[in-house]
Order: sequence, then structure tokens, then C-alpha cells
Amino acid sequence: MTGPRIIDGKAVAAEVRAEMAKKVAAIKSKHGQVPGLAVVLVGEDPASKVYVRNKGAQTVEVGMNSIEHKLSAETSQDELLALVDTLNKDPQVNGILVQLPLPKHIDAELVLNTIDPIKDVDGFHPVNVGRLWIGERALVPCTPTGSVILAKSVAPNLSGMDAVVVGRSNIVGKPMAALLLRENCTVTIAHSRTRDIENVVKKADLVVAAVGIPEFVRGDWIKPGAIVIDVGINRIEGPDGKGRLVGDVNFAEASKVAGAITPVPGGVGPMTIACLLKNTVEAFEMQTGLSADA
Ligand SMILES: Nc1nc2c(c(=O)[nH]1)N[C@@H](CN(C=O)c1ccc(C(=O)N[C@@H](CCC(=O)O)C(=O)O)cc1)CN2
Ligand SMILES: [Mg+2]
Repeated sequence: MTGPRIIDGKAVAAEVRAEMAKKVAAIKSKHGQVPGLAVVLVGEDPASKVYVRNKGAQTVEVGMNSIEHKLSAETSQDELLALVDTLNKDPQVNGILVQLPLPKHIDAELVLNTIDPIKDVDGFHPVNVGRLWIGERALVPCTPTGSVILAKSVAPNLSGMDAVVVGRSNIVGKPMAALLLRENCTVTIAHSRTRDIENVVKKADLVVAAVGIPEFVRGDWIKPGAIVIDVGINRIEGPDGKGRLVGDVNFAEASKVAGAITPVPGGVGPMTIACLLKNTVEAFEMQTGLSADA
């Protein structure tokens, strides 16, 4: 018996970056401009520092301009709002990303809603959320976009599939459902209050787990042959007392049943930054009317 197909997020993310590097080079040679991405970090959260460093490095690697603003944890909300306003007005900045989480004294929703929707490369602004749901051209959240790319890497046509999204957050679960609907899936959003969740998930040809609970989805919830996309990144203590990363799916169990499955780490995670680069190119094209082709 052959095992499940392990979906290699690192490899697919490298393909997306290579595609973006080609596009950026074509834009540069045709129009003499390159897209610019501004990333704002407030405070000293160690994981956030790593993600911001990786975002800057990968932005430069594909040939775009990276602008980093590292602010102290004591930065006031007004100072942050003023910086966002300056970036909104700067024509060299095509994409703005404020790294989350923000310190507790700052209203994250207010800050995110202050980003000009056309520069909102996270796709979190209500204008982009609305555009996504009504099928207009929008900047779409990176993690759900990456998750769809991974699902399509093993099943290029998702049309007609029963998809169950476990989790209803604004940044993953809900946009994920909108994107799968756009792919003509029949979409169910399950969550912590869903009755008989095992049997809801069991009907799915495609399961996306984004609930934020380590190993929540068990192997016997998975329909044999289903595609399983695990968005969770949870740091837990292993039996040896050392920290390890696990997803929202019990991988050891689910991989015995699934047709294809993403690992954690090395699945959805690497796609998040690759899709951020993709959104920055998209934002540049929307703002300037210039593209790699014309
Ligand atoms: N403004 C935003 N803030 C945050 C986002 C976001 O999309 N926009 N997402 C996360 C953090 N994040 C990017 O910002 C991110 C998280 C994880 C990964 C990743 O590649 N993970 C690896 C494992 C890394 C590890 O060992 O810790 C993997 O899954 O293989 C990339 C980006 C919260 N904040
Ligand atoms: Mg992963």
C-alpha cells in the first residue's frame, strides 16, 4: 500500500517566489520600476522578528524594494497611525503590512483599517473582505491563498468538492471559505460549537483545519483519500520536554487515511510569505496599471 502524498509547502512556495522574481524582472525591464513592500514591526516578539526578517529577505530576493520600520514596544497608537498614514501617501510603497500581534495598548483593528485598501497586502481591510465575497478584484489574505494553491497542487480542479473549513477566524477561516466557494466547492464552516463535528468533517473531500487547537482534527474524522490542509502552527511540549511544532490535525493519525496532507512545519507556513510577495506585485499592478505583460 502506498502512503499519502505529503504536500511540500517549501517547494511550492519556492515556485511561487520564482514566478514573482520573473514578473518583477519583466516589470523592471518594461517600465523601469519595481514594487515596494513596507513591513512594520512594533515590539520585540521573537517569532514576529523572525517572520519580519524573512519577509524583508524574500522581498529583496525576488527583486522588490523592502522598507522595514521597527518600532519600540512603547510606540503609541497615534504614532503608529501616523506612520501608516505616511506609508499610505508614499508612492514608492505599494504594499503595507503591520505585523501581528500588536502590543495590547494598540487597537489592531483600528490600525489595520487605516491602511489604504489598495496597499493592504494582508487583505484584512473590510473593503478587501467585501470585494472577495462579491467576486471583485481584491487583495486576498495570504494564508488562505497559499492553502488553495497547495490543494490545487494535488487536485488542480476543486470544482464540486465537499470542502469543510474547521475554524471561523476573519484572517483564515472566513476568507478560506470565500476562496473555496470561488473554486466551486460546496463549503461548510465548522467550529468549536459545531454539533457532531467528526461526522461533518468526515463528509469532506477537502479539509482545511484552522482552529488554533493542537491536533484537534483526528484521523478517524477524515474520509479515506481526502485532501487535508493544516493551517495550524502550535508550539507544544513533547514527551522529551522539548518544544515542537504541531498543526491543528493529528498528522500521525490523519496521514494513514488522507490521500494528500500538508505537514507542520513545511506545509502552509512557507506559503504565507510567498503569497505576500504575490499580493505586493498585484497591489503594484492595481495602483500603477503597469504589469509584466503590458
Ligand atoms: N500581519 C500579519 N501578521 C501575521 C501573519 C500574517 O499573515 N500577517 N501571520 C502570522 C505569522 N507569519 C507571518 O507573518 C508566518 C507564520 C509562520 C510562517 C512559517 O513559515 N512557519 C513555518 C514554521 C516556522 C517555525 O519554525 O516557527 C512552517 O509552518 O513551516 C511564516 C509566516 C502571524 N502574524
Ligand atoms: Mg506548515
